[in-house]
Amino acid sequence: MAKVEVLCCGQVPFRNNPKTMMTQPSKIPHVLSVAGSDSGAGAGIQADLKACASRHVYCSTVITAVTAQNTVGVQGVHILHEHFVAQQLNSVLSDMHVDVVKTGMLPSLGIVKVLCQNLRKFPVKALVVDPVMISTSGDVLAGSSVLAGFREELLPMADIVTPNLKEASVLLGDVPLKSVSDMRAAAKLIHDLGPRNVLVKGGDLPNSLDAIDVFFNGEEFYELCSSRVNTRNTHGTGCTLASCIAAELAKGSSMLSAVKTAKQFIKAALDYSKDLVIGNGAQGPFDHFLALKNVNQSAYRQNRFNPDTLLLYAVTDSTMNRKWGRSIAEAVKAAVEGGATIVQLREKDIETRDFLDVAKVCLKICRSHRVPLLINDRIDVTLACDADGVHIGQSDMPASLARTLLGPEKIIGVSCKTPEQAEQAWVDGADYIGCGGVYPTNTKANRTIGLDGLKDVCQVSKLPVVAIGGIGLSNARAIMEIGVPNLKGVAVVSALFDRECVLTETKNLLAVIS
Ligand SMILES: Cc1ncc(COP(=O)(O)OP(=O)(O)O)c(N)n1
Ligand SMILES: Cc1nc(C(=O)O)sc1CCOP(=O)(O)O
Ligand SMILES: [Mg+2]
Repeated sequence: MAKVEVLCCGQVPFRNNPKTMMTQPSKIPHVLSVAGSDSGAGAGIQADLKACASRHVYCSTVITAVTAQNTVGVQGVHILHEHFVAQQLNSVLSDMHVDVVKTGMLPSLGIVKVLCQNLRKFPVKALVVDPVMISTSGDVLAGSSVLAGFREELLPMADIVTPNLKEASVLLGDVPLKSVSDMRAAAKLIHDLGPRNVLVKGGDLPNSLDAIDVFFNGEEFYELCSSRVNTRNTHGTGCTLASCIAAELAKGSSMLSAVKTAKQFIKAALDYSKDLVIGNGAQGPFDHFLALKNVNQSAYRQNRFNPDTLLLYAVTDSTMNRKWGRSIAEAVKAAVEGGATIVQLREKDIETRDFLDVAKVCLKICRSHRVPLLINDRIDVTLACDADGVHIGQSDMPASLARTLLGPEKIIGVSCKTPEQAEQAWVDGADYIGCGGVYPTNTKANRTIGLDGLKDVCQVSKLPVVAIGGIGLSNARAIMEIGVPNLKGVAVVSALFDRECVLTETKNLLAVIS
């Protein structure tokens, strides 16, 4: 008899009756991986199990082949008979509630066919196809007959297919793919084969500092960039990425969101494992379980930036402060003492060295009030003084590049006037958007978008929004009440700094928006 040490909710379990000893039934998202076994456990079924476990998703497995492989290469492949693959599929799908099926190595046409039959018989929420054809060591894992099965049966059923450059080339009849524009063309042609979404992975693109993947959903292209991690431990990245996408879809994410999260997870895992030494070959495995080791990952960055800090966003202007006879540091001190919840140093006419000195002083003031300090436009100053982040506009450095340069920890804000710009800011890894100009202002020559433009952007933005432009005591409350939950605050320049007493103006403005 099982020993029960903790009783939940005061319930006394009935002895020897396992049903009454259970707590509330709970459901865990479930991915079924249909793939080959990798004895070295870097890729294949083993990588899929680790990726799903690391993303807190249950993973069942249907094994299509057993490979003898290690960090040197693939020494042997034993393909399972399609009838036995069908039996495994039936065992899992007829009994368990599977949310998402993810496929890896499908080494025979018969296996592709039984898989498609079972997917028709047991429909799932999504099908993620990683078209494994060539191993990272260059060994061929699926012959040309399988290709026909992919093209004719499997891809038309797929919600997403994730080829690398070699696989995309093979799927399209060996077309050469050498640039991001080739990848876009390939994504479109593969989309024509039937999958709802395509992710062409550019990790092997020559002469590229970044890992650029092209995502195409049939309407729009997205270039997803992350800085390349310098490591030998990349074996299994394709399997892990596809499993991670499947895991996020099983949890209920949208497709683009799942892809983005998966890419961040891979980057964090590669960074974390870059010096790991397993095996003597050219390509080692990486460690999926960074989450267990309390590692600060970009995929788990939610504690780093609190969107509520956008409530009263003070943006400095040296002309105004000079006019009223105060230094930038005095202005910032008054603003944070008055209740500003975040500060941006927007100093357009200052020498770099002076900017750096002022930023260091302001940083001390802001840190003592636990208020984040961002720098306008200047990534170099942000890094040099270790400010909390940067705010950039549409004509400044692209946000994806800013993220690469600043790393996962810094806050990045991007100015956006349109829903498309807001979507791109999110793809690029920004943390919030500044949306405006809402009303006309003398502070910056700018096109206004009005309250309706602000609402349009807020409604599509997946990032928190701060409104900017012509905002002050008379209209701030109305802006905060437009009724969109992701509008988190107002950013103001002249209403605080083109006034005699910054402290009083900040307190008054805070009172009307709180
Ligand atoms: C919070 C916030 N939103 C928008 C802007 C404007 O940034 P940008 O478009 O780069 O223009 P400049 O400020 O550089 O003139 C901002 N600074 N802050
Ligand atoms: C810096 C800035 N950016 C804007 C944008 O529309 O992106 S409007 C603006 C100036 C806002 O100043 P004030 O609060 O004095 O109107
Ligand atoms: Mg700018």
